[in-house]
Amino acid sequence: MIEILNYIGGTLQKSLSGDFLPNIEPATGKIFAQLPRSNEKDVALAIEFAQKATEQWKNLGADGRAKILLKIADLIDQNAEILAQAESRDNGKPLWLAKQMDIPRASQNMRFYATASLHWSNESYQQVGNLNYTLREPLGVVGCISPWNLPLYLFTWKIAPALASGNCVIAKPSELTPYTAFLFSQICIEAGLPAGVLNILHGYGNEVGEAIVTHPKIKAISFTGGTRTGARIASLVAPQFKKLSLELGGKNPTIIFASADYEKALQTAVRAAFLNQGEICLCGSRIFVEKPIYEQFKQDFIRETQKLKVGNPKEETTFVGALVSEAHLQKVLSYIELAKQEGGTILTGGKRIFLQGENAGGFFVEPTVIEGLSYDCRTNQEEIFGPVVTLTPFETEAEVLTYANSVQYGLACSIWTQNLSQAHRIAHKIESGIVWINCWLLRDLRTPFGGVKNSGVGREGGFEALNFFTEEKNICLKIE
Ligand SMILES: NC(=O)C1=CN([C@@H]2O[C@H](COP(=O)(O)OP(=O)(O)OC[C@H]3O[C@@H](n4cnc5c(N)ncnc54)[C@H](O)[C@@H]3O)[C@@H](O)[C@H]2O)C=CC1
Ligand SMILES: O=C(O)/C=C/C=C(\O)C(=O)O
Repeated sequence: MIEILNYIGGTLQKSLSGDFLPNIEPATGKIFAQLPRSNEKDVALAIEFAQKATEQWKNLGADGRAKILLKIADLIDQNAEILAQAESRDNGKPLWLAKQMDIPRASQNMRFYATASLHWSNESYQQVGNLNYTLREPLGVVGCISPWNLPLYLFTWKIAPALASGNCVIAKPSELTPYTAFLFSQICIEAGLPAGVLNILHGYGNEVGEAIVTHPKIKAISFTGGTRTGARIASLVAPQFKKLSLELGGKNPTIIFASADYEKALQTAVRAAFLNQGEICLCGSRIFVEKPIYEQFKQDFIRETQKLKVGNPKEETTFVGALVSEAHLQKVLSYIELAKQEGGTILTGGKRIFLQGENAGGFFVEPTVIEGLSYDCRTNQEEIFGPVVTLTPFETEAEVLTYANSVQYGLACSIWTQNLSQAHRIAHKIESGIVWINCWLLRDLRTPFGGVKNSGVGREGGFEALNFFTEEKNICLKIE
């Protein structure tokens, strides 16, 4: 049994209570590790260490911090194979995907923010007779709470800017996928990160998570996860006036016009629907296709979906691995049932898959394509966060905009057309923080990343995240 430990004050340790939680491997349904069930006492201890480390970390300056963060990035690369195996085992995602996407992005996040902080600068405003200039100070101790779908990828996406801008961090990965964050804490020790600068606490969201969020010494919270949890956190921190960044759910439209490069649109729409088992907040789960190509697209989309192998995450040929947990599997299956009750037709998929051998107890679901639903039914409005998509035909730009903008979410959108004016028209009118034209999940880490409506508050990425983790002071000087 693998024993996952907290990382507090530079050392690896059990929870102070000694309580632990089981960690289940989604592809087998079996317990393979245990993690600390931390609570407010562990948070208090971590904050004590973090506070002691703040001056040392701040005084290292951007250069000194960057050296250590770059060492961490190098160590992620050197341990990429072990980290990818751990990520795939913990989350259920295909091993090839963890190798190609999750782990390289984790080191890229660390490297990006280590170097971004060297290029980040203050502002000055000159007028006749006076000069204003700004200073940015780290907040002190901040909290970072990350989800289970892209565990190390999103964990590092938060902690990297927090650390690079000079803060000490109390971080909590999801209790469903704690393994790579634990391996990451070992990497931090090896890289020589000063004790207390980063503290990683494991356990339940409503226990250790809430203790982090509500602790008065924590000056900002950066959270990625479900919209309901985001609302709970917002309600807890508002009376304390903490800075808050929320990256929440999505119900993203993929909009395909008849003029699109058909083959590229088809292949990317399939990938956007089912990559990572559909467990990415950016996945395109509502696919709108212009009427003249709808029937052809539907047949081709079904054919391409049926080619996707659902199976053991260790196999190179697996495209869809296991869902993260039994509870999440049941949630996804319940939405497929709801879609049928709402009058939808299952074009392909729709069922749980029971594999043989070591994967007999795993949480596998067929990639599922549904049509015949109204745009405003629950299946088309609520986030499923699994390998389930709907197909809907449309006739006009106005109609597809009504469909696309009808949801409470507004995170990402993917538009497919060869008509440049049309692409821009739709991009400007869509209620979405991120718009991809003729592509999907093409990332430049310098760009603002986040959603509108119930998809979140604030932006990550680029200098936005460094700004979030600092407080700005304006200094006005009268020049005689
Ligand atoms: N990136 C995204 O957009 C994600 C969306 N989701 C959506 O949310 C649904 C629920 O998934 P969950 O596993 O429950 O995700 P969640 O949003 O509850 O969990 C995300 C993180 O928040 C922590 N957390 C939970 N409650 C908390 C609280 N009260 N205070 C502080 N931290 C807390 C969790 O321990 C975890 O580390 C999913 O079915 C999916 O629809 C889930 C994960 C990621
Ligand atoms: O930053 C990215 O490239 C992707 C981020 C994805 C999420 O925030 C998510 O799936 O929750």
